[in-house]
Amino acid sequence: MKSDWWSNFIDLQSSQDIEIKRQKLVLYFSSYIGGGILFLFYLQHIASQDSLLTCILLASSLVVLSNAVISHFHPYFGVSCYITGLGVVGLILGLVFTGGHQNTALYWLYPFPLVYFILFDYRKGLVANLLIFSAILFLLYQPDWILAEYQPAEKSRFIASYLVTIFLSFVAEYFRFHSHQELSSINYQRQKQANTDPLTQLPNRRFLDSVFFIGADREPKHYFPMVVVMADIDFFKRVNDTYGHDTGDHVLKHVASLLKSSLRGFDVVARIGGEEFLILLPQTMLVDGISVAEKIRIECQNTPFNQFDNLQQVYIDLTVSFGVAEASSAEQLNNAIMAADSKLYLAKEQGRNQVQG
Ligand SMILES: Nc1nc2c(ncn2[C@@H]2O[C@H](COP(=O)(O)OP(=O)(O)OP(=O)(O)O)[C@@H](O)[C@H]2O)c(=O)[nH]1
Repeated sequence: MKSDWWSNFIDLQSSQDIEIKRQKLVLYFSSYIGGGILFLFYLQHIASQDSLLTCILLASSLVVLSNAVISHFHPYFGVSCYITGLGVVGLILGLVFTGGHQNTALYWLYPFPLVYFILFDYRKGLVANLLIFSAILFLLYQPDWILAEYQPAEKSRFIASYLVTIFLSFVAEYFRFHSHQELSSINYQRQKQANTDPLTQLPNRRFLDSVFFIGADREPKHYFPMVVVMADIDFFKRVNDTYGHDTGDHVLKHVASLLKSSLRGFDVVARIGGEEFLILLPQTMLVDGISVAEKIRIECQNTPFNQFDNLQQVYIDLTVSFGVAEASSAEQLNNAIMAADSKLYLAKEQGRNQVQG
């Protein structure tokens, strides 16, 4: 998915979290069930003569089960997948080598291609499966190297059906992965749409309430001290009255793009009312916020609206008034917004086209 300004705020992470949660649940479920079955086979074989097979069953069941238990407590889930993957390789090669119980080892290998697609993504899963498949092929066609004896027909049918199993598991995982990606992308676009003002394409009030303020509350050290700037176009009603509502809309877009182009990537400018904008400058002190507002004020004053509108060239000198305040914590945000609003009111009262902080 392409990352843009919105990806600083809209939670791309959540779809990755869902994917990791799915992987974890599958790992736990298959490890406990698979490891349990291996352990039962081990118990069944304790009395048998085949001590190598008994050791392989015990070792692989212990690796798979203990790794699943440990993975609940340590944060590196990827490492658990690799350890389980290695445990399963040992089991596969051990089974092929010994022939398993009554030479039935090959029948027990069919679930494993899917295990690798579950533990890793479809690319790594495919690589792991092809490597393991090559190792199995090698063992099957080096009869002097292994204890088991397999009939030629048994080997060739196993190879064909095992390849089909790898292929079908790959196809299923490939399409599951891509449909998950598409759903995440649709979800991201919808969130973006719901949080955008359709006229100016700036974030809207909903974005502030449901995304930005929640983020600031959750991770205050990335946001505070934060400067809050209220900005309001001066005498905007006159623009509408003189040139019409459509031109007024174009002027709003013009001012929105001026405000946006003056800010850093992590700053936010949202349209919160008709011709009123809220600018949020994370990790900024009041004195710097006032300078930023002053810079934007001069930029707006020096960049008149000058466009061809309604079959005529429209030229409008514009000014914007600003009220600035600082919040040092999430609890102070509302008060800072109210303070910035009062300062804006003061700027309007004292003649407009100025910054009050
Ligand atoms: N074109 C357009 N006008 C809007 C939109 N939303 C609000 N307005 C207009 O914005 C104008 C705001 O006017 P006022 O609140 O009186 O403020 P002002 O004329 O800018 O005067 P001061 O703020 O005191 O400098 C009103 O005429 C609204 O109709 C919009 O989406 N498009």
